[in-house]
Amino acid sequence: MIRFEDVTKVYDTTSRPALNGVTTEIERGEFVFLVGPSGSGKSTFIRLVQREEKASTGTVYVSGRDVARLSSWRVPHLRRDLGVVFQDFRLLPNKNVFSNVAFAMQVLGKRRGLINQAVPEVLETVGLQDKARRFPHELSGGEQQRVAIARAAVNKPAILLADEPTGNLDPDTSWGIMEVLDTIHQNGTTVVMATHDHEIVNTMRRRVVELEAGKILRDEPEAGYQPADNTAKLQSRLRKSEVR
Ligand SMILES: Nc1ncnc2c1ncn2[C@@H]1O[C@H](COP(=O)(O)OP(=O)(O)OP(=O)(O)O)[C@@H](O)[C@H]1O
Repeated sequence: MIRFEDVTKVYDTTSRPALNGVTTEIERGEFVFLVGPSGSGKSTFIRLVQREEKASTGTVYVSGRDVARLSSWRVPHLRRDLGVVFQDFRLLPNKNVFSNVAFAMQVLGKRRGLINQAVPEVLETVGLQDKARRFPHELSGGEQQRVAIARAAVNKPAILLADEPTGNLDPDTSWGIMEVLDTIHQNGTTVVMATHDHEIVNTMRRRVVELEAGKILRDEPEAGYQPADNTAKLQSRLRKSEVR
């Protein structure tokens, strides 16, 4: 479904590569957590799958196609296979919930009858069937993220990419979002989620691909994640400076 063959991405020749010789494969129907410290390359991985960016060297295949070799008129075809969710929701502020989701179908030229059927269905999947007429500013952060997931899922993409989808949400709300992603996964969508949230990773126990400085440090099935504890390091440093 997604294959990286010795992929390196250099944004800026004066700094180290964002991804450095990454080889991995994600099969249809998997749920994969992409973890690692800030700057380790998680968002870059996702951008390369979407062809938001191109690899500097190596090859990225999505649904069997080398994405770098797609002609520009074929990129929209690739993106139809992908739903994407971000940390900051990215909803259209002057459209209500229904219209935000419907918009994703309208841009693909879907018929109104189909839209009127599919949008309520997906809003039910994310638990927002009663809020179709609300505007984004009338929703909580968790509800806004549910709308963003509904929008990403309404065209039934083969792959859902989620870049820190719970990054702006409190723990309870985050669990609600994970339930929705889990349902979408169980309906057959391959899910790749970049996250810092070790509680979610440790509880869900899915495949974990851990990046560090652009390289794969670890790739394990049904795994957990123990990030380097920067809080503890910071506290210890502060205590030492108090003693002095
Ligand atoms: N558009 C860009 N131009 C230049 N450098 C970039 C760009 N995007 C990312 N980088 C650099 O590439 C490296 C990897 O960044 P990336 O955003 O992929 O990491 P990340 O793991 O997603 O981080 P975070 O968890 O903070 O979102 C970092 O050193 C970053 O500064």
